[in-house]
Amino acid sequence: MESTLKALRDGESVLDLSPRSTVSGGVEDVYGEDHATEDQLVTPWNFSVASGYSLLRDPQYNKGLAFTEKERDAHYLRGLLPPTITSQQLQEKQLINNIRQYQVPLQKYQAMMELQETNERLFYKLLIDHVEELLPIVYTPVVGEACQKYGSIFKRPQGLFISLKEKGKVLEVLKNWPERSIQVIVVTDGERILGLGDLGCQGMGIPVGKLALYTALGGVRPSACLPITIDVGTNNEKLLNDEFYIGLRQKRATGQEYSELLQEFMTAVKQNYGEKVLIQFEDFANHNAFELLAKYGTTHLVFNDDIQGTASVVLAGVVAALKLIGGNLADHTFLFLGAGEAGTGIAELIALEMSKQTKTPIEETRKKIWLVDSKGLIVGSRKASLQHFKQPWAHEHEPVGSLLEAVKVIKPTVLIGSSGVGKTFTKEVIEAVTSINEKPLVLALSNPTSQSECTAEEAYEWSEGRAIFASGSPFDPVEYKGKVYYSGQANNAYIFPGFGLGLVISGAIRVHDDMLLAACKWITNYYIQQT
Ligand SMILES: O=C([O-])CC(=O)C(=O)O
Ligand SMILES: [Mg+2]
Repeated sequence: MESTLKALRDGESVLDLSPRSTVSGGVEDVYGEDHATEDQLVTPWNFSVASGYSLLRDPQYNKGLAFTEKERDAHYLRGLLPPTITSQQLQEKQLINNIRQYQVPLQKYQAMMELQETNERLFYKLLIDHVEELLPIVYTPVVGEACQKYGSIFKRPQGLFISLKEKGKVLEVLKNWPERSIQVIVVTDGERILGLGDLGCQGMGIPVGKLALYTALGGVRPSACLPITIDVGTNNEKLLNDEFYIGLRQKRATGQEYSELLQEFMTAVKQNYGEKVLIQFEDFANHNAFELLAKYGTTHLVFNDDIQGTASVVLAGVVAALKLIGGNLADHTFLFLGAGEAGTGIAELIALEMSKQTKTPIEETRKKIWLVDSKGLIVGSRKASLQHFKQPWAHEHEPVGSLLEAVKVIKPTVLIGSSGVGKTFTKEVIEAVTSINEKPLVLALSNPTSQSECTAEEAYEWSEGRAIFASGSPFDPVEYKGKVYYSGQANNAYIFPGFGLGLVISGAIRVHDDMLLAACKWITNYYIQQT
């Protein structure tokens, strides 16, 4: 490694990082890891090894005060660092102390992002070692607030921005990214960021946060992960009028203009990275999410986290909860508030699993599942006016206008919130579902915390401690009448890093429902062990 570095330094002026210099042959970096060989290097943005001052500013290789004496000599760092040599452990201790001193969650987020951009290894070490404490910071719920304020806190780009301006040049844009061996892309168009709505280009925080989990929880190399935001405008007036907004200042492109950009993107990704690159669609609005998944599911390795990831996690949670509430899956009646990606995705996977378990056609098992949208219960008489993804759920029933009424007439044993709208599981709703069940299963899945259908505290109080409760965003334990209740978290974070890793290392080129069900079984076991 030493000699490779020296050769590079002597022969290639590797200090020049802008653009990164070309090297010939497969090379090791300062940590002895292999990098792309020349035939993989087709852009001017090739791999290089930084040394000296540039090394300290390269997040991928920087170790700060942890560089050893030998490394300081070998990499021209003498004098660029104070004399002390600290261990990574001590660096970690210093950082977590600093982060704990911030009272405002967004400041913690910013401190973590700054660390990711200065010392990537330390960032991941910290995240892995303090996962319960830091996940809610780099991921849901704080990442939601970060997206809302992304323009104001923006310092450096953390992923690729592909806007309508880049139409016709998407392949070139991909080649501008310095890494070539990409295994996972998380892409959003920012139209439905968590339950916060259209955040346009500022949705970038989501792919960045999701991919941080791919590394911290899934073990995928950071350099193999690529966050992408597709910017086709935003319909968020507040952002359009915000002087710090970082995206295109125009209303969202739709129809042909939208699909052409997406088509160009999907083609360019396959051309540039091959067919084994995983593309995770994230936080697209319903009307595009289903179409994109159906369209590209047969030609690309794609996975929609909001439809498929959430579905696997929730099915796993429901199956695990059967240990507490009793019965088989098919013995239960499900009522959803919210009939979008998450709601219909979960409903379909539950119906599929029920159908496999009972050897009954899925058309029959779907009848155990009811959905309420903004217009009330989805019933047969509404079928003609329903979007296609809601149609399988239009069962024969009298029209029902509200969730509360629906609880009373459908009498669900499981109540699931996936509407993106907070505070919709009111006291009356929780009391109604509790009056029907000894132990109602209540899942408030919408994110972030502000959009949760109810809090853990509300669920336990209003059900007098009888609800089995889990939520998309984390809640602290709740004390009710002298007993402490620990709620579960039903968030797709429990699946996508491992599921994605599985797809990538197995060399899969398509995602199938059976894979989701298999992943689901593992999470079920995990949940059961936790209870
Ligand atoms: O990001 C999360 O926490 C879960 C998710 O996919 C969403 O709410 O859209
Ligand atoms: Mg999502």
